[in-house]
Amino acid sequence: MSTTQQSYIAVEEPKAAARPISLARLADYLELTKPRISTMALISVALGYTLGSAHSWSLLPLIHALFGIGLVAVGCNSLNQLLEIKSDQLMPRTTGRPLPSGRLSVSEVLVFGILCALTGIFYLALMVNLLTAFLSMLTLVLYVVVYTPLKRCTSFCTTIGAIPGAMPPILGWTAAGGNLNTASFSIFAIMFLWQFPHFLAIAWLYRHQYHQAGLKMLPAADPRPRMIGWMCVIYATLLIPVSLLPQYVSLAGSVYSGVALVLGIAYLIFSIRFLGNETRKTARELIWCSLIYLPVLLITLTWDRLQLFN
Ligand code: HEM
Ligand SMILES: CC(C)=CCC/C(C)=C/CC/C(C)=C/COP(=O)(O)OP(=O)(O)O
Repeated sequence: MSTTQQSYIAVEEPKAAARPISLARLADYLELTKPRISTMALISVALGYTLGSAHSWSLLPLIHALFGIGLVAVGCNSLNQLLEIKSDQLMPRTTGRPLPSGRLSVSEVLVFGILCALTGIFYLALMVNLLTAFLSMLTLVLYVVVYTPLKRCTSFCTTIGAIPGAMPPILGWTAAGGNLNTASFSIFAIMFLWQFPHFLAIAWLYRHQYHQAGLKMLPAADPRPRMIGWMCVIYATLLIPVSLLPQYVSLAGSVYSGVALVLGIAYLIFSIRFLGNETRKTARELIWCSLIYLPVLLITLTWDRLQLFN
């Protein structure tokens, strides 16, 4: 029996429901939530909420929104990992996750994921508003039902994945009572475009693992030199004018635009460095730049928005 066959069987084996609750088990559930991406998503929700409410900001509705959206996000990540046990098992980056390593069973994650997602959607419908509940459900469907299976078929999956990825600040915005208008669209557009250099650099870094696992995150298994670099440069360039839209739609002022311009130029420089020399080092630096860009941009946008009301 091959190692791969043996490890597939390991997924079915544990009678996890019979295991006592322990710190290690709680840690497995925490890992299932993809805590770092989820934290960034919830920070984006909170900032989107503040942008959408401005002078009528209050804490309790924000806590309700974070709780409900957080549950849906946990449901998204659990069900995503449930659909990817086999490919996660084949990649060193993900093989240690609770499902492929057999620390959590399929049935318990299925129940946990569905329960979290449904509770989150109903909670949002009851305690926040119907629009936020509906958009959270749409985010779940796009991420779990469309993006996740599409990863095995076409690299276009990433463009689809960038739609749920751009939803967190919009969910915060609608939770605060904001309408889906040009202002909210400008935030969606920024977050949508930001993701391309972010995941392209990641997909390039792990291209051999993705290929081995049968996931088509890049247009080619072994992309032509500079192809991914050019894609990063094009998206980072497009992001610069789009990141200036918030001032154009009166969501923010010139301080925001100045910071957005500096961040955008930095993101472009890191993309150009990656294009000029496609190495693990330049890819990692571009990923780091993406992870600094987003929170700094959203925090500045929120701060500047609040200044307009003071
Ligand atoms: C199509 C969209 C996206 C894809 C394919 C993607 C993919 C990934 C992958 C595979 C990693 C792990 C990198 C590693 O193991 O070295 C990662 C890291 C990260 N991503 Fe994304 N991501 C996307 C969108 C987002 C969004 C929307 C957010 C925030 C709201 C985000 C936040 C993060 C953070 C904070 C990390 C670093 C922490 C970690 O490695 O877990 N990503 N991303
Ligand atoms: C309701 C709500 C706020 C939901 C969360 C939305 C969100 C932040 C989605 C992330 C987007 C995305 C495509 C991540 C990569 O997943 P992947 O499966 O490619 O990553 P992996 O390879 O690490 O599993």
